[in-house]
Amino acid sequence: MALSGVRVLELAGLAPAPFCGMILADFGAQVVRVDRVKSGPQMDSMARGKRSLALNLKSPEGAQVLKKLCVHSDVLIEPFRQGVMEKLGLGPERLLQENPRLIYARLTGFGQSGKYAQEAGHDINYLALSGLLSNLGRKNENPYAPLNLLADFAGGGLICALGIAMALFERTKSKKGQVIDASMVEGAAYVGSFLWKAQAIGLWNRPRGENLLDSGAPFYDTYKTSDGKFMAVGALEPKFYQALLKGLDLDSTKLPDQLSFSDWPSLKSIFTDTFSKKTQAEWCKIFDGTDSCVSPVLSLEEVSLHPHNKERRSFIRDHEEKVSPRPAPLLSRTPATPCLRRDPLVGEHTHEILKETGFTPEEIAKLQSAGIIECNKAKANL
Ligand SMILES: C[C@H](CCC[C@H](C)C(=O)SCCNC(=O)CCNC(=O)[C@H](O)C(C)(C)COP(=O)(O)OP(=O)(O)OC[C@H]1O[C@@H](n2cnc3c(N)ncnc32)[C@H](O)[C@@H]1OP(=O)(O)O)[C@H]1CC[C@H]2[C@@H]3[C@H](O)C[C@@H]4C[C@H](O)CC[C@]4(C)[C@H]3C[C@H](O)[C@]12C
Repeated sequence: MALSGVRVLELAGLAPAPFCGMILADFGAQVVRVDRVKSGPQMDSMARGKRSLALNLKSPEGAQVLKKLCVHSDVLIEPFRQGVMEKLGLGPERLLQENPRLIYARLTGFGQSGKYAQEAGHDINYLALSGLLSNLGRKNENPYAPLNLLADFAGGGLICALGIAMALFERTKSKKGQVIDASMVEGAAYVGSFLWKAQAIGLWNRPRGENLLDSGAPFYDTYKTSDGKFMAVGALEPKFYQALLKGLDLDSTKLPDQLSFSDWPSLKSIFTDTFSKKTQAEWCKIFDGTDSCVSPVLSLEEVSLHPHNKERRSFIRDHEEKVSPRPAPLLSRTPATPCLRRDPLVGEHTHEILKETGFTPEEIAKLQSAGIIECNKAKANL
């Protein structure tokens, strides 16, 4: 796999860092999640392919253990508020001194500097500060965050993984590590570059929910079908728009012009009424195989059964029969091979990881009896 041989330490966090670690693990990196001791059941739902080591970083001995682990690692992902790692004596200066090849990835909401660097926050706060949130939502409604996908995952975990991949590539030439300051405000804004760059062509100059791609246009929206499901319409270009009208059995000569903004609300009513007359399956039959840019809005349960997704094996099923997306993108020679085994228990691999790092059995036993590490084993399924 593309990242095999890369050793990653991921300090357990909420959502963005686990996703970042999972991407790296999917593409072959050996990822160790460093959990807290006595933390109870782990809530990390993106632990695929990782091992877990439970370590108390607040004890000086625990911090020493992390330092040693970092000497044997290529990447450290830390998801804490700015200053937390420095307080533990584990700031980048210290760790890079001991391992100059270390890539120290700091994944935070507001970044390592600035007025808000030490403030708590979540996806919606970062999205608000990025400028993107003000553009998201329907006409006359409050701005609306699309789950926590944009800041936490796209602008956070994914951008951080990209930064790590770039730093790993650069390191092949310089032989040096570096510090990555991945702010989710900036990551989300960067993902949204199009909003800034496309302002000049007038894509966003109307109020929220009245533009081409923000549910303002009747030919770029979702419509309810007679069975309570939905169809997604993205018929932007005139030729695709004509195919849409054909599928809907609407006569274009009797309708206002596609780009007549003032007629969009009435055109939307016509489309709403038309879509409500057939079931989703009936509309699929009409639109499948056409260039109308109309698709069924599928539920998480339905996606893996859709013929297109099935054909491409876009979703995987793990050994516990749980379905999730196959890692993307697909690399032709070295594709990701996601782990299908169950997620690790907190501290399940503490012993083996410390052994690999050069700790003696006596040292491990001492750390364990002092409560600095925790070693948990899976109960046998008898
Ligand atoms: C699924 C939900 C998650 C949703 C994601 C949400 C929408 C997000 O946006 S995630 C993005 C959050 N932001 C960031 O990650 C940015 C960077 N980080 C931060 O800004 C902060 O970390 C913070 C604001 C996120 C949290 O601040 P906090 O004060 O808690 O922590 P820090 O200041 O960073 O300091 C960390 C301290 O911890 C110490 N530490 C760390 N590691 C160790 C270690 N190994 N050993 C010892 N000590 C360690 C470190 O030293 C620091 O100590 P100090 O403070 O003393 O310096 C889920 C969100 C909430 C969940 C629910 C909730 O938990 C209640 C239930 C619990 C139950 O078990 C399960 C059901 C729940 C309902 C649960 C369900 C879900 O999991 C959630 C809803």
